[in-house]
Amino acid sequence: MSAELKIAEPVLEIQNLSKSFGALKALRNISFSLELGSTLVIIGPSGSGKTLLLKTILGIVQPDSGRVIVGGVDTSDYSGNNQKLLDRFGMLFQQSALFDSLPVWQNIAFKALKNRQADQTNIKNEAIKVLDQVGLRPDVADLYPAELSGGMQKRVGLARAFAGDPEFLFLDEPTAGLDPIMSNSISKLITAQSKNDRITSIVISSDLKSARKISDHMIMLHEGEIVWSGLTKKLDTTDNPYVNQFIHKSAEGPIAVLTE
Ligand SMILES: Nc1ncnc2c1ncn2[C@@H]1O[C@H](COP(=O)(O)OP(=O)(O)OP(=O)(O)O)[C@@H](O)[C@H]1O
Repeated sequence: MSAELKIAEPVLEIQNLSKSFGALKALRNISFSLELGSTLVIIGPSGSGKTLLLKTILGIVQPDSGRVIVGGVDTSDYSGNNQKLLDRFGMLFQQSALFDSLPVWQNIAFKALKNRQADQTNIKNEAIKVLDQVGLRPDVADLYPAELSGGMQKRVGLARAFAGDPEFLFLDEPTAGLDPIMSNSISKLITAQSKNDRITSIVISSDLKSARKISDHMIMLHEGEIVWSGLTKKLDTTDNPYVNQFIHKSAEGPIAVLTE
């Protein structure tokens, strides 16, 4: 880990996280810390372990070794019940993963409904406010996911991640598969959210233009290992061969290019 990513009082600390599937060492000794309000972007080629890292931090996948410390508390102290932990995170995974049988507002307010945090009308009104944040009109609240375009589903997924004032926001390729206009508008939303100094975010992004705007620092994964970490502003001047190959989309370099 570079000295630049050492932080005095981190809100999230990842220590020596490793995970294998059979012979595949999918995560190797991953360590980093995040400061309150910071945004980290994870880059890396397909299959390098980016999504798995997020899932392991959340306890959706159990690591073989290593520790995840959230606000000074080791998450293994949750004794296998990570629901309390998950409620502090807003998440968007690649396939938006909306519940088809629930209208949009219930998808957004899922956590609040489950925890019976307020009465239904108030919860729905809150969901409509978050819909507005992602540029969707109130009448979308009563539609079902199947009635939405892919871009709208992504926005609803993002609204669900933003709902309920999460302390942490984990977004996995939030602009993947969107047309350039929609992608730009989602990037703007995430950029605005990333300026919120109470929310600490990790975003997986192959969209380097957007990644540069939203992140303070980045890590690059390759075959489950951090091969570079540093300040975003150093991305273009580092002589790290992995980063250089990745940002210049070159076939030459240490990252093997798969051919059919
Ligand atoms: N539950 C699992 N069982 C077996 N192998 C897994 C599992 N989850 C992830 N892997 C493997 O771990 C590696 C990392 O997967 P991961 O989904 O994190 O990649 P990624 O960097 O997010 O890729 P992409 O950019 O294509 O989404 C891959 O080789 C994947 O096949």
